Formats: sequence, structure tokens, C-alpha cells
Amino acid sequence: MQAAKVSAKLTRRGLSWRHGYNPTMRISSRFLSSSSASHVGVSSTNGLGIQGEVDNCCQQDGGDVVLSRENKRRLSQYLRHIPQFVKIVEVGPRDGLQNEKHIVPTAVKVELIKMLVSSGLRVVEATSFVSPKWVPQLADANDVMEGIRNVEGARFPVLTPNIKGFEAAVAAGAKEVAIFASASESFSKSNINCSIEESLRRYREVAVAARKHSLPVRGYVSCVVGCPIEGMVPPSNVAYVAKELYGMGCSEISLGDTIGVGTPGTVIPMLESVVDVVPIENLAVHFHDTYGQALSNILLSLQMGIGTVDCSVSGLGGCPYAKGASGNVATEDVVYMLNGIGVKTNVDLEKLMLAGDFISKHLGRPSASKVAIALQKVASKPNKCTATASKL
Ligand SMILES: CC(C)(COP(=O)([O-])OP(=O)([O-])OC[C@H]1O[C@@H](n2cnc3c(N)ncnc32)[C@H](O)[C@@H]1OP(=O)([O-])[O-])[C@@H](O)C(=O)NCCC(=O)NCCSC(=O)C[C@@](C)(O)CC(=O)[O-]
Repeated sequence: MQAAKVSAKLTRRGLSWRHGYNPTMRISSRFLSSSSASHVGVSSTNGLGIQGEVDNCCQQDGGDVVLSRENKRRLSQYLRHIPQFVKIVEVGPRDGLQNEKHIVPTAVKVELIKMLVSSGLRVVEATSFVSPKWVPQLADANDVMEGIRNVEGARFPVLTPNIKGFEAAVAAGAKEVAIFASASESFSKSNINCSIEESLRRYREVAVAARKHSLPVRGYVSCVVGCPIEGMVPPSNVAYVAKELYGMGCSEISLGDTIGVGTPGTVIPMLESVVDVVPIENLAVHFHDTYGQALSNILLSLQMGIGTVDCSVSGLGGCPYAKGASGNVATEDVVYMLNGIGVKTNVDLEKLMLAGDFISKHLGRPSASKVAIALQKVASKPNKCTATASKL
């Protein structure tokens, strides 16, 4: 069912996913402002079992339900390190569409980007200036940039693998670029056809040129947990590459679990290693969801103090040089989780789902976002939870 129709149905029932509809959790923004300057104060109840308790301890507050002081105290002990605001970097138009079997028309890409921006996303990675022989799906980078030239309200970083790509990106009007190195030697060779050291040399050249143009540079590290060729990647390798990228002037380092094998058990040691060499405020996380671990890895990254998360609408994507890896964690799922724990993103979930619906229809397959699928079902078939929620 089209997301707009779903939205209308939910609204008729007095429900909304705009704020991360969850029958047992309601958030008051008052809690956010009354907590410490940079972390969530309180956010949720503790699950399905305590609906009655929510009813008893909350009061209406302009649409929100205010949690009791006791609930606030209980919950803040689990959420106190999580930032109040998380910056979402939407990578669907680039990381998502670079892996599609059939080339997506430029006009569809441009429309998708516009819809993502209108959902409130402020950073949308638009395309790549890479070799069209290597990634034909993004060979229309110039045309995409032309199509979004007048779109305001968001930044549109683009991937550049070398100075040739950087110059092409600048000529096309890019105001921000991203470079992408790997923590695995074999992946570097298969992805960009050179060693890690050679890639760092190329990226230093890009970083110097970017500084001359006053353009911010984002740096990716791929294979931060595992490599499709080498297997597990030591955290020290990740820290080395992250430090080099930071040292050459990258304002943000995005740590990519390219094949989605990480669990909290492997992600924690990796992050600990990296935060020793790069300030945590300059880090982002980028989880593919191959093994369904992305949300748990994101939650723990936030608890460790990271405030920027990459994700892809409808869970689009994968890497052409990492066979079997599935898409990035779905933006809808991340926004829903963050809404549920009271973390602001400025993203309107309803409008985001329209963008997801648009691209899924174009690709002719269902969304990979569990939230999008579930909310569509909720709208078409009310269940016990929706009935309870509509009474609140
Ligand atoms: C790096 C290269 C270019 C080396 O490719 P190469 O073949 O070694 O390069 P070359 O310097 O020998 O040049 C070969 C041809 O490519 C051209 N060329 C050279 N550079 C460019 C350029 N920038 N734009 C357009 N054309 C270019 C160059 O002019 C030449 O053209 P020819 O003379 O044969 O006609 C190639 O391997 C490449 O483009 N790789 C990109 C691969 C890619 O995009 N992979 C997906 C990125 S996703 C990722 O890395 C992970 C990430 C970021 O998402 C995070 C995560 O999930 O973990």
C-alpha cells in the first residue's frame, strides 16, 4: 500500500508514525531539554508489559505523554550517554543505488534525493565520481548534480576515489566530497585497485586540493570489522587508517562495516581502538545489515558517544566489490528507533517512508525496512497494540 494511504489510515485512527509510533512509549520533549546538555534524559518505558503503568504515571502534555519522575530516573540510567540529537547521513542514492543490477534513470535518482531532503534529511550522499567502467550505475554523476543544483536545505557529499574524481566533482558543483579507504589490504585492491598506502597517498592529494577549495572532506574506512576476502580485520588496522584520514584533514570519519558481520562483541573493541586516535565527535558509523546486527551496533555506538549514523532509505544497497553483503541499515528503522528513545533527528518518518515507497516501487521489490513493512501492515490490519494505542 502506498505510504500516503497508510499515513491517512493511521491518522484516521488517531495514530501517527511521525514521531515513531509505539504503543508503549511516548516521549516528552521536556525531558530532553531538562536533561544534561548533550545527552538523553529519559525516553521510554520498558516494553510491552507495562502499558498499564504508562497509563497511570503519565499525563497529557500537548499530545505527548509525560513519563513519571520514577520512570525517568529508571530509564535514564540506560540511556544517559546517548546524544540528544543524531545526525543522519543518508547514503541511499549513492551506496544504495551503486549496487543495483539495472541502472536507475537519472530522473528517478533526482526525485529520490528531493524526497529525502523534504523528509528533513540534511546530508544526502548524492553520487560518486568514480570510474564508470567500475561502477556504471553512477556514470550519470554529472547529470544527478545538475538535477539537484537548485535543491536547498541539505548538503550533498559525493565520493571521489582520486584527484580526477575530485576535479570532476568540483566541476559538477560538489560542495563536499568523501574519500574511501579500506582497513583491509585485499578489499582496497578489489575496490579501488590499489594498496592501502597508495590509496592514502591519492587521498592526501585530494585533501590538499579540497583545502584549497575550502571543501569539507569526509573519510570512509571500509571493512572495519570483517573483509569479504581476508576475514576478521584487527581493530589496530582500522585505527591506523582512521588516524591517517583524520590527519590529512577529514572532518568526519565514517567507520563502515561493509559486509555487516559486526556484533557488539566486535564493534566495541574496534570503536575503542579508533577513539584513542580520532576524537569521538568526528566519528560516524556505517553499518550494513547483512546479519541483522545494525541497530544493536548503532545503539551501542551512540552509547559510546558517537552522534552521526549513516543509513540508506529502504535499506538499499551493498557494495559491488563485497559480494553477498546486503544494504545499509534502513533509515526508516533507525529513525523509528531514535524516535522511540527520544533522540531527535529532524526527520519526518512519514515523508521518509514516501521516499522509500517511491524507490521500492521503482525497483520493483518490497522495502527492506522492517518499520516500513510493519507500519503498512498496522495500517491495513489493526491489532491489539493499535487498539490499545488508539485509546491513549
Ligand atoms: C579508483 C579507480 C578509478 C581506479 O581504477 P583503475 O582502473 O585502477 O584506474 P586508472 O587510473 O588505471 O584509470 C583507468 C581508467 O579509469 C579512468 N578513471 C580513473 N579515475 C576516474 C574517476 N575518478 N572518474 C572517472 N574515470 C576515472 C581513467 O581515466 C582511465 O580511463 P581510460 O583511459 O581507460 O578511458 C576505480 O577502481 C574506481 O573507480 N573504483 C571505485 C569503486 C567504487 O566506487 N566502489 C564502491 C564504493 S563503496 C565503498 O568503498 C564502501 C563504502 C564507502 O560505502 C563504505 C562501506 O560500506 O564500508
